[in-house]
Amino acid sequence: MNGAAPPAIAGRQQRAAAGGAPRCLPLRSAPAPPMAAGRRAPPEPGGGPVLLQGIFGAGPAPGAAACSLWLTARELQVRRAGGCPGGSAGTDAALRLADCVGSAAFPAAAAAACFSLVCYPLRGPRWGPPARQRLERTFRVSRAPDAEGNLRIAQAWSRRIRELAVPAVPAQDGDSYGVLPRPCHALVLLNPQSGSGRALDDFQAVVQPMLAEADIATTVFITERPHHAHEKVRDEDLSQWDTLVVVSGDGLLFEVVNGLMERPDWKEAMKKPLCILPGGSGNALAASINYYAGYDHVAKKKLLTNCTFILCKGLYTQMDLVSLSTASGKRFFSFLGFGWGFISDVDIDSEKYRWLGSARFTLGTLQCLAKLRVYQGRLSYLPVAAEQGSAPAPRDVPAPVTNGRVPEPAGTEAPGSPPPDSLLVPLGQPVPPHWTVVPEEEFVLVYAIYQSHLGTNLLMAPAARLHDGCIHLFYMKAGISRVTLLKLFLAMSRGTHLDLNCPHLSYVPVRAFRLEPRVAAGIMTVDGEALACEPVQGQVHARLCRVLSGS
Ligand SMILES: Nc1ncnc2c1ncn2[C@@H]1O[C@H](COP(=O)(O)OP(=O)(O)OP(=O)(O)O)[C@@H](O)[C@H]1O
Repeated sequence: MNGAAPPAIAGRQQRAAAGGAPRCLPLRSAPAPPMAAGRRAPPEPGGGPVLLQGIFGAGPAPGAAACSLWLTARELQVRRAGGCPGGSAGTDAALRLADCVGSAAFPAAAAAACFSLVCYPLRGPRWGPPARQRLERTFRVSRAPDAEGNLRIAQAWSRRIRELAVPAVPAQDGDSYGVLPRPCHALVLLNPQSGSGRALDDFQAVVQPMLAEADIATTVFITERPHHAHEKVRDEDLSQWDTLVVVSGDGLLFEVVNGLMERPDWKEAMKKPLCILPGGSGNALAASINYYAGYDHVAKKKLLTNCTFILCKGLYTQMDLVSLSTASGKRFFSFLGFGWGFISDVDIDSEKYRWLGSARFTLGTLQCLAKLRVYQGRLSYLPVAAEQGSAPAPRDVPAPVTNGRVPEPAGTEAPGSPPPDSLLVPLGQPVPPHWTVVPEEEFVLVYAIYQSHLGTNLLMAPAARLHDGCIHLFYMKAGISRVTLLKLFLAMSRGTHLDLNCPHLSYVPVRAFRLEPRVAAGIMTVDGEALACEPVQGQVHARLCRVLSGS
């Protein structure tokens, strides 16, 4: 992190110090402190060794009561200088640095200086799940004889807080993770039409202030039509950005991923960390990332705040993509899921109710239940278990395909050509013998999902993770009653649908699959976007891109 104060924090604090309304929570007043810091008890176990300690004003104003601060690797402990009733020193607040997104130092009136920090701790309302809420604290430094000395102390505290607030990269899988630099430059791609049309307002009200606090500068690109974001990232000089942030539903991120994969330098481009901030109606990837981070299920502004917090902390990791090839020669890279039948029908049929936000899916589900349809086709897959247990003999290993065709021999493909699908054979040929072919050919739905959530309220694959190398394949055979189907979808809101042991619903983790509709009936979807119905096959490409994530 760099030592410059985030302008948004600095601006606010200068106003506060000049007599404006401070946005800090003042501590209760206490008697003037004894200056001997050694008289205080050390921080509670769990905070770790003390790295900095001192006595400061508990607010920006000259008359603020004094408090003792103890900075450890994990938290900033704030104690009233007078101690607790009964004589023992008590901790009035312990601000977790894992919750902190920024800190700034700035001069204050009367030759003093201040430093502040902004945290977003998880706070629960009396009813409902906890979500992140803003908390700012400012401390006044006046113990040095001159303004420069006080500013130096404030800067030292602020710098140390920022350093300690950088998330630790998980040790066991360190190569898979990274942290955004500070200051950070983000290109924000925003679809003003996504969801119920509030993406731009929410971005300005919720996201931009948080990013300013975290020293993340933004350039906003507002899409004007479908495919606009695809073209933008395909042709953009990406070296000027540290991250690409998509404020929209899943559809715009699908454009961004495929625009990046079309670049001749796609290998490099896919290293650019992507971030999704929910602005659409489904927001499946945002809900999945919220779930992987261990947060409770939340929606709307709370989900947006959680996801923006994840961006502010800057930890990113790798994400699998699935390469999908169609019989007509199209190829897509998908991060969320491919579907045919009931779920895809709900998704596309309910587009006309977009103004309802996520409630459009409830209405769409009821409508599609009323006219429940059956789709005929052949489904085949390469199960994870079979692939691990009995790899095919070398002579059986299929030649990799791209766009349903066998490419040039290895080593002769054009530089920059996209990754070949090493597990697939051309769609015109039978699937390899070690694949499984589903005996039934009548389905209510087929859905291959690679993230946990199908939508904000639908936890379809609770075991899925960003880079598990796995496609979670669900299919539902014909013959299921409407009531059972409804029960399954209700259970899916808690992720317990498989516990119902419905004989019509099958789930299998796979590396690759093929779906061959008998007739071109029904809608297919990839990441929520409609596709013409035709034979499709896909395989997972592990860790092909990077995404901001909380864990
Ligand atoms: N300015 C625009 N006007 C109309 N359509 C746009 C515009 N910008 C992007 N699009 C298209 O809108 C489609 C849907 O966008 P997106 O998925 O982001 O929102 P959503 O459908 O509301 O969200 P979700 O996928 O979560 O349901 C995308 O295919 C995208 O190409």
